This record gives sequence, structure tokens and C-alpha cells, in this order.
Amino acid sequence: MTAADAAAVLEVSGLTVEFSLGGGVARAVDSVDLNVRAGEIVGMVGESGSGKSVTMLALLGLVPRPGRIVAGSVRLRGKELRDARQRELASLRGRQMALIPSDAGAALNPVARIGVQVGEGLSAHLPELPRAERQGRILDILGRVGLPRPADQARRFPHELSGGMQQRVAVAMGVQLGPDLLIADEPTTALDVTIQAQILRLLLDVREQSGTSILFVTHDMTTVAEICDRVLVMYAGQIVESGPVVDVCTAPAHPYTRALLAAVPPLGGEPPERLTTIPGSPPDPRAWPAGCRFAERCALRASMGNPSECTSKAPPLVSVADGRRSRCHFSEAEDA
Ligand SMILES: Nc1ncnc2c1ncn2[C@@H]1O[C@H](COP(=O)(O)OP(=O)(O)OP(=O)(O)O)[C@@H](O)[C@H]1O
Repeated sequence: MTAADAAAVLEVSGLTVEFSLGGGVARAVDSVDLNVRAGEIVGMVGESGSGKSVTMLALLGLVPRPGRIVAGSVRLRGKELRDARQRELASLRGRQMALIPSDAGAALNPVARIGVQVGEGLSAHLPELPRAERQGRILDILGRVGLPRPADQARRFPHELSGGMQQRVAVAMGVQLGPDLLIADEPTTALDVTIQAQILRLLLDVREQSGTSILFVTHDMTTVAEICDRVLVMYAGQIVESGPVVDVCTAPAHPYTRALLAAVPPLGGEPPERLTTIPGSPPDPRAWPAGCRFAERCALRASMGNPSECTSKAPPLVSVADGRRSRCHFSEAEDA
């Protein structure tokens, strides 16, 4: 069975999250539809402030006040979570979906030994597990994520481990209860390049061994290309393009995706003298423009002599090729 045939583990439709602020209401996530199939790694990519983290927090039932989900549906294995009570969500976290944070060093408790922290999920969800078996499982998972001499590591405190080893511990905590879905929030940004590659390899191994689905949140297209099957490109609270990674990276349909890709140094090639950054900044989420939210920064629009549709009419997310969608009045998948 290919990933494309597999059933959806996560189905999100019309997800909308707002923050009521002094100066108005910021619609940080606006009508987001997405799904993640069994065993699939889906990347969510976009600049800072595009709504990736708020989307991820909404899936986990962790949107901080004054934010709240105002519309939409979040279904995990067919079960609607949007109106689930906090207690129910807490019991799902870890067991059915788990978060791997961006900075394990900050997320781990500095005064608790690694073994104790890794065992917390087991104690919460499987309190009846005999002590020896619990200990065995802790050492087993630490070994599986590549920590040498797990019994020694289990006795250590977080500050005694390197950043890469701390991140492995975070992966161990995430996968320990065999969740259907892992949500990885920029899990490699705090690490150097070699260690980044090891953590990405580890996530691929987790998927290989356990068939876990992964929603991978990042601002980095290179990481998406390395690890993901499909990608969702977010801009100003909306998905502006989605599709298989290879297709999107080789023939982007949306001008924003093209701009993101232009900012990436070519693989194996000489890096350009200066990376292209996207000029301008995203609009204010308290007052989204009526037309395309990317219009003011769009090179395609400029090259076409600024057609009026771009600023007068909001473009819908439409199918542009098999399995591919784009939100642009003038979208066409480029020829590969
Ligand atoms: N606690 C908050 N209070 C008010 N507004 C918030 C809060 N958190 C997020 N927002 C709003 O949500 C928008 C999206 O933020 P979000 O953190 O999801 O972006 P992001 O794409 O994850 O960026 P980054 O890559 O920097 O984490 C922000 O521009 C801001 O308007």
C-alpha cells in the first residue's frame, strides 16, 4: 500500500483560530484544510508568523489565551477533537499524538533525571505497569533513539547531555507510547548541521519501524525536501500551495513557494553570492487585505503589470494538477 492509498490519520477542515487583542481580532489561522495519511510525513512550511505554530497548537488543543478555535474540525482517526474536553485531550496527547518540541533543552525539566522524565508518559498512561517492566521500556526506547549506554544516560540530568542527545530524548518521549501522529515543531533548528541530519534520519527510522505519521513544521524548504512526502506552504494564516514535495520543489505553482525556493542554496551547487530574501513583510493579521495576501510582495504580479484581480479578489485554493493545489489567480505549475 502506498502512502497515497492509506487512510487519513489526521483530517482538518476549515480550521480557524483567532486572537482577540486590544487593537482588534487577529485571525492567525484562516480556514485551513489538511490531512495526514498513515505513515506519511507532511511538511508545513512558511515564514515566521504565517500560522504554523498556532495550527499545530490547535491540533493539540493547546492554543494559548486569548486565542481560540472559532471554526473548523480536527479529526484524529475519525474522532472529532475540536470540542473535546481538556482532560480527554490530555489523555490523547502522548498516546495518540505527541509533540516533539523545537528545543528539547528548554522543554526538558532541568532537575529531573532523563530516565524519570522518559518514564512520566508510561506512569500517566500505563500506571499498572510493574516497575521492572517500566524501567525496561525506558532503557529500550533510549537505546532505540540512539543513546549509547542507555542505563548511564537514564541517570543523567539534561544539562549533562549534548543538544543532539537531548533532542533524541525528546524523540524518545514522543514515540514511547506509539502515537499515530507525531507533530515535530522545528525539531532540528537548535542543532548543528551534522546533528540535524542525524535527527532527521531518526525520524525517518521511526516512520519506517512504527508507521508513525509525522506533521513536520519548519521554515526551511531544504529540510522539507529531505524528509517529507508532501508539503503544505503557509502564508498569512492560509495554505497557499500543497502537493507532493518533489513536484512542489521542482515546479512550484504559487509565486510565494517560488520565492521561498529561491531563498534556498542549490543542492550540491555553489551557493549564490547573496541569498534572495523575499522583499517586504506579510500583512497585519488584524486586517487581512481583501485580495491576495501575498499581492504586495509578489514578483509574478509585478511582472504582469499588477493586474487588478490580485488586490480586489481573494484567490481560492484550487487544484492545479493531480494532488496539487494553489491559491493564485494566475497559478500554473511550472514545467519541471
Ligand atoms: N499568544 C499570542 N497572542 C496573540 N497573537 C498571537 C499569539 N500567538 C500567535 N499569535 C498570532 O498568530 C500569528 C501566527 O503565529 P505563529 O506563531 O503560528 O507563526 P509561525 O508561522 O509558527 O511563526 P514562527 O516560525 O516564528 O514560529 C502571529 O502573527 C500572531 O498574529
